[in-house]
Amino acid sequence: MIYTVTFNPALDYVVKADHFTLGAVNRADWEGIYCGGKGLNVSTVLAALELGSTALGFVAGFTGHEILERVKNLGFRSDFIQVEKGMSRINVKIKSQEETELNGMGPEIATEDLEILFHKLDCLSSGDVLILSGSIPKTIDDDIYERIMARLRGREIRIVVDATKDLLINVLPYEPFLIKPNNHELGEMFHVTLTTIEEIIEYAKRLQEMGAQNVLISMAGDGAVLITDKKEVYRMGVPKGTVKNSVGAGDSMVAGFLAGYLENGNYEHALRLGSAAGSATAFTEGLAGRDEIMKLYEELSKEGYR
Ligand SMILES: Nc1ncnc2c1ncn2[C@@H]1O[C@H](COP(=O)(O)OP(=O)(O)OP(=O)(O)O)[C@@H](O)[C@H]1O
Ligand SMILES: O=P(O)(O)OC[C@@]1(O)O[C@H](CO)[C@@H](O)[C@@H]1O
Repeated sequence: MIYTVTFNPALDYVVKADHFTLGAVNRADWEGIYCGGKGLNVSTVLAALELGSTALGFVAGFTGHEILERVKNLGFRSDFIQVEKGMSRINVKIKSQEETELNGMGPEIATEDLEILFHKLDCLSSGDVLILSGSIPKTIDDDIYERIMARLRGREIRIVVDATKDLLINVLPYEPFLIKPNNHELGEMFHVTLTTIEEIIEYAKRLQEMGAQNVLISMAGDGAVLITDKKEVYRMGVPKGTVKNSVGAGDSMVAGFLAGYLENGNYEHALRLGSAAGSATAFTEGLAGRDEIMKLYEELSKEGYR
C-alpha cells in the first residue's frame, strides 16, 4: 500500500491578475480553488496514474471540512484526523508578471493528535511506501519526520521525504528511499547559491553521503537530475509546452517517479515518468491527468531529452 502524509493540507486559491502591484488594490482576472498540500497532490497524481493510496494528515475548521469534501472526489482513500484548534490553510497563489505565493499557517496540532497519527502509521507493513510531504504547522517541532522514521525503522517500509531545510536534513540518517528538493532548496540547505549543473550534482551527492538512498533534484523549466542508490547520475530535460500553473509540479514529479519505479524498478523510466508528470502539471491549470502525462512521457522518450 502507498500512504501519503500531509501535516498541513490547504485550499489553494489560485488567482490571476494581468497587472499586480504590491501595496495597491488589485482585481482578479481569473480565479480557482484547488485541494492542495503536497501529500494530497501526490495522492491525486498517483490516482491519475491508476495507483491507489491512502492520504493521512490533519484538518481543522471550515476549510478542513471543505478539503474533506473535495478529497472524496479525487479517487483515493483518505483518513484524516480532525483537530480542534485553528483552521486548515488557504494558500494564495498569485499569477501575474511573476508568481507570488502566500501560504497560510494551519491549525494547532496537539500531542494527542500526533499520537493518533503514530498509531495509524504503526499499522503499515513490510513493502508499503510512505510519502512525507510538505511543511508542518509551526506548533510542531521540525524533528517530526525524523521521529516517524525512527518509529518505522527496520520495518522495510520505503519512505519518501519531500521537505526543506531541517525537516529534510534531520531525516537523512534514517536513509529515506527518495528525497526531492528543488535546486534552490538544495542550495539553501548548504547556504550556497548553485548556478551550474556540476555544482547541483556535487551538492546532491552530499545529501546522498548524508544518508538519502536516491536524490532527485528538480529544476523547474531546466528539468531534473537523479543520483541513484547505485551512484548513477541521470538527467532529464523538459518537453515543449506553455506553462499555465506550475503549482504541484514537484508533487506530480514525485508521484510519477514512484509510479514508474514501482512498475519495474528502472530508474531511467521512473525519472522520465516523473518528469512527464511534472511538466504535464506545469502545462495544466490544476494537476495533470493520465493522458497529458503519457503524451509527454512519449515525447521525453525521443532522442535529446536525456
Ligand atoms: N516551466 C516548466 N516547464 C516544463 N516543465 C516544468 C516546468 N516547471 C516544472 N516542470 C517539471 O516539473 C518538475 C518539478 O518542478 P519544480 O522544480 O518546479 O518542483 P517544485 O519546486 O517542487 O514545485 P512545487 O513546489 O510547485 O510542486 C521539473 O523538474 C520539470 O520536470
Ligand atoms: O507550505 P508547503 O507545505 O511547503 O507547501 C504547500 C503547497 O504550496 O505545496 C503544494 C504544491 O507543491 C501546494 O498545493 C500547496 O499550497
